[in-house]
Amino acid sequence: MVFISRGNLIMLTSRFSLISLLGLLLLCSGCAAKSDSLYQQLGSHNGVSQITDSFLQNLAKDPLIAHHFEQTDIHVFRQRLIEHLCVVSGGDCVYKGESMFDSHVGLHISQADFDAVVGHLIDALKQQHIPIATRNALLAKLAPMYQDITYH
Ligand code: HEM
Repeated sequence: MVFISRGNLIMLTSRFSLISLLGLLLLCSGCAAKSDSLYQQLGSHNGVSQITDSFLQNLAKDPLIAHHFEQTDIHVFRQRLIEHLCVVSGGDCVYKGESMFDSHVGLHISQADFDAVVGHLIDALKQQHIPIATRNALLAKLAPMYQDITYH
């Protein structure tokens, strides 16, 4: 038979609490790493909205690109872009637009167009003071969309 004195019981209980606390801390550090998503690094909703506005202003000033948007409802397009950037960067949003293939089919977008648009996005990210590592992380998510956007 094993007797546990009251003192030992308190020590055992507090040791158990300490282990639970450490477990919780480990779990929480996991939570913190997870919540520090690319979306948050971009400034969440306000940040992504400001990046989108800078991006749209940059597009409008570029004659190579602006004509593509002559028939576009810019208000709706802005909303779709914000949702799209949110989803791509891991934010908890719903993208209500079409796929990248469907929304660009028949627009005859060339590599030069694509590079120019990406250049305007990079400028917008710089204008909103997004650090280079975050800029590159976003561009790495967008780069594979090239196939769906160009030459069809
Ligand atoms: C990584 C690059 C790009 C991304 C992430 C992107 C994203 C988007 C998104 C989210 C939409 C909205 C789709 C919808 O409303 O269902 C869209 C539409 C459109 N995009 Fe892009 N796009 C990219 C490159 C380009 C390029 C290079 C051009 C041409 C210069 C272009 C021209 C357009 C046009 C004309 C529309 C249709 C707008 C309308 O509804 O009238 N996009 N794009």
